[in-house]
Amino acid sequence: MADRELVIDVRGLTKRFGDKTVVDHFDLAAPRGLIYGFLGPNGSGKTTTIRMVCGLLRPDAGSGTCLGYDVLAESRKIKARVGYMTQRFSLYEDLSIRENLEFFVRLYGMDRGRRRVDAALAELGLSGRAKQLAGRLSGGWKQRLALAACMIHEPELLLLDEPTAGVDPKARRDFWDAIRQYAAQGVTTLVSTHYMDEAVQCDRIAYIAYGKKLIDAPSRDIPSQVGLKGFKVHADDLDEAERRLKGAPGVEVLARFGVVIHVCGRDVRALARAVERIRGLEGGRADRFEPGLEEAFIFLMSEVADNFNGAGP
Ligand SMILES: Nc1ncnc2c1ncn2[C@@H]1O[C@H](COP(=O)(O)OP(=O)(O)OP(=O)(O)O)[C@@H](O)[C@H]1O
Repeated sequence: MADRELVIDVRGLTKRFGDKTVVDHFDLAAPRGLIYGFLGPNGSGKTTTIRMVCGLLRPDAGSGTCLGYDVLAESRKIKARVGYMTQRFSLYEDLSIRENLEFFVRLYGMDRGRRRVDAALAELGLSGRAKQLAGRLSGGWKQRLALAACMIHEPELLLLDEPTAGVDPKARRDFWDAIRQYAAQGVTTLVSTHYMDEAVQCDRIAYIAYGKKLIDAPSRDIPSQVGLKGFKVHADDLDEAERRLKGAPGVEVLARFGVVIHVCGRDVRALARAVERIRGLEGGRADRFEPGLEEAFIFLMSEVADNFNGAGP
């Protein structure tokens, strides 16, 4: 991949707050149009990393470029060219849909603002409701409008920090359809998330704990990187099967998917011994299977407790 295709290309990004190193020599390379997911426990440094990449926070060490600009010397230029949506991002509820978009047009000092607002309204399918107060929109629509507002200046890079926290799954799907459309147009997206249904939307995933990247791979390779083995367990009394398997040595993931329990772990022998515990149960059966991204996600998100609130690594 030629360097000029990299929208983000940073090395060794480090940030300290007091005596805590919250981001520790972080490298990141993102080609155009990629959707890059950041997973990790609370406090692992995801937000701090995103803020350094987009020029909102100065790193203590490290170097590189974002959108072709130097992350240290040209942070203003970067800031003006990214869309940034945080969990706390909010619209003006007592302004209309149109007024909210106009506000962002002015914020970014854009020419041809009216045309951009009209285009955004048409894209959203909200042209007929432009005068409606933003506060009267449903949660999902508010989210879509907020995204359109972040994208009004047509940035090439979109940074999403837990963008759909507290939004229902249907609204999350609609939101992600929009992200996919932007990606198809060449917008690169960096997203930190705690949700499995968001993680599966990402092309590539970085798993971060204690400010360090522990895994960084295309989403399809994450399960093999984690190295989980799995059994699908069936039984007439699934509750009893779950009780027997829960906490058994070797069981690192236990998740019910409808009428089956997926039990996974990295030590296949220990796992096979654990699965023996369902022997004798009516309808009891255990079949080997290859765990996918969903099981890997559950494993990763349960592995480390909140960072920096507990004892540390
Ligand atoms: N301005 C600051 N001053 C001091 N400490 C900070 C500051 N910003 C972040 N931190 C600390 O740095 C650590 C990493 O925080 P960060 O918000 O980057 O993590 P995160 O992975 O995004 O967490 P979450 O998933 O909860 O959003 C935390 O311990 C946090 O308390």
